[in-house]
Amino acid sequence: MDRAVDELAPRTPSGRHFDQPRAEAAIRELLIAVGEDPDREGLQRTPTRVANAYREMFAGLYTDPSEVLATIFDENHDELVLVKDIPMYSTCEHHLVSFHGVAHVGYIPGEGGQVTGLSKLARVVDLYAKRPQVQERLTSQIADAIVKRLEPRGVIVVIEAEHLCMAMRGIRKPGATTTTSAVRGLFKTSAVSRGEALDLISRT
Ligand SMILES: Nc1nc2c(ncn2[C@@H]2O[C@H](COP(=O)(O)OP(=O)(O)OP(=O)(O)O)[C@@H](O)[C@H]2O)c(=O)[nH]1
Ligand SMILES: [Zn+2]
Repeated sequence: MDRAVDELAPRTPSGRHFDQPRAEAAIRELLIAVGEDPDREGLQRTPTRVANAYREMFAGLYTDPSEVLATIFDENHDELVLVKDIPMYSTCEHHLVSFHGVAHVGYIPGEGGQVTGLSKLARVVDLYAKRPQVQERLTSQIADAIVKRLEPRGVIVVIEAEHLCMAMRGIRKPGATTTTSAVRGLFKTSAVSRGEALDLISRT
């Protein structure tokens, strides 16, 4: 397929698109590079399957965060809203293997008491997780997107994840988990608010 006319390919907000033929050719090359025969029966469709998988794993490159946080309504709620244990799968940008775990996302609505749909918080997690990532940046991007769109009094994001690049290769420490947090607004300035949120997050 001519790349220039692949109008249906998903695009980043900046206009770049997922190049399926190029991804398939690269996977075929990789199979050759590791000493495999890409034409043997079991591998014939593998470049297509893997390209499709990457298209899905990096789908967040092609979505505008403001679209995801589009649903906002006035609830006049000025207390904490916290969604815990959101399952999260991302891809380590150093090794292109998974890091996965849970995300906890909380915010205190701003002056106008504006809230967003609860599912939208999980959608923001997905949007930034489905990119080549490092955990620290993923955590900050989720917090900053919520600040930008909802103008809340505070945002707290905590992610706990296991990195397969540390488990299945390299240092080989399966079970080691990494916790990152990003706090904005009230959660940064008030130790009490931050402590309350962290207490709720750590409760099982
Ligand atoms: N800070 C941070 N580091 C990460 C993340 N994901 C992977 N890493 C680390 O990125 C580092 C890359 O180190 P390099 O020395 O360039 O690569 P490497 O030789 O494959 O490193 P090893 O994993 O130690 O074998 C490793 O220490 C990984 O553990 C992440 O989300 N955040
Ligand atoms: Zn890694």
